[in-house]
Amino acid sequence: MTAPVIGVLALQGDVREHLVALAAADAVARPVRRPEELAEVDGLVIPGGESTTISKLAVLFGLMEPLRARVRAGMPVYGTCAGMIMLADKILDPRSGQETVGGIDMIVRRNAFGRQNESFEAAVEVKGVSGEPVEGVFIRAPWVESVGASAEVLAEHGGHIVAVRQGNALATSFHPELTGDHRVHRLFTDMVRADRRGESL
Ligand SMILES: NC(=O)CC[C@H](N)C(=O)O
Repeated sequence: MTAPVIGVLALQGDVREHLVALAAADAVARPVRRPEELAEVDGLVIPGGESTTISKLAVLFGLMEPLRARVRAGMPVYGTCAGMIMLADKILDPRSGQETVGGIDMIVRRNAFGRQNESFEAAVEVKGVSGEPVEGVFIRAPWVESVGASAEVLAEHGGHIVAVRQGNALATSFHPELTGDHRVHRLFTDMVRADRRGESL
């Protein structure tokens, strides 16, 4: 089977790092800015950045509804940090007018681990990633306050949920694209490959 085509939502945030990590995990990676580009990918990464900005730009570029439709239809999707916030069904403390794509039955708290200068790295055990713990880079990261019954917790740090999966949707508070360790991207590209083969989850 040919390599899966995986888009990176390229409205704002660390797009290039995800393109590199996806290519290293044997996917064909391309930026997505328009609904026509979204229609052509097998899966999508929503990068870190600023969730309020990504939300506003998604509405402005006419991408919010197409994104919701594809996620609802089961397209594999992976959100890091601000991307995790975009995949949450509910934000505890949204900015006024801030919308999400949704897809994971969870409530997130923005900037939960503190401000920019309180960013940190920590070893995180992630279910589904074998070997050494992942080096988690947390940058003004959200945490997950609570998950619904259909969402599976994949990782915790300091007693807080930092990685979640629900069906074909994956989200992490931290940024694996910044570490050169591509195992979390491999987990996601494997989800996309399984989806293309029509395997049920
Ligand atoms: N590194 C990040 O993606 C930060 C997320 C940011 N605090 C937000 O609310 O969107």
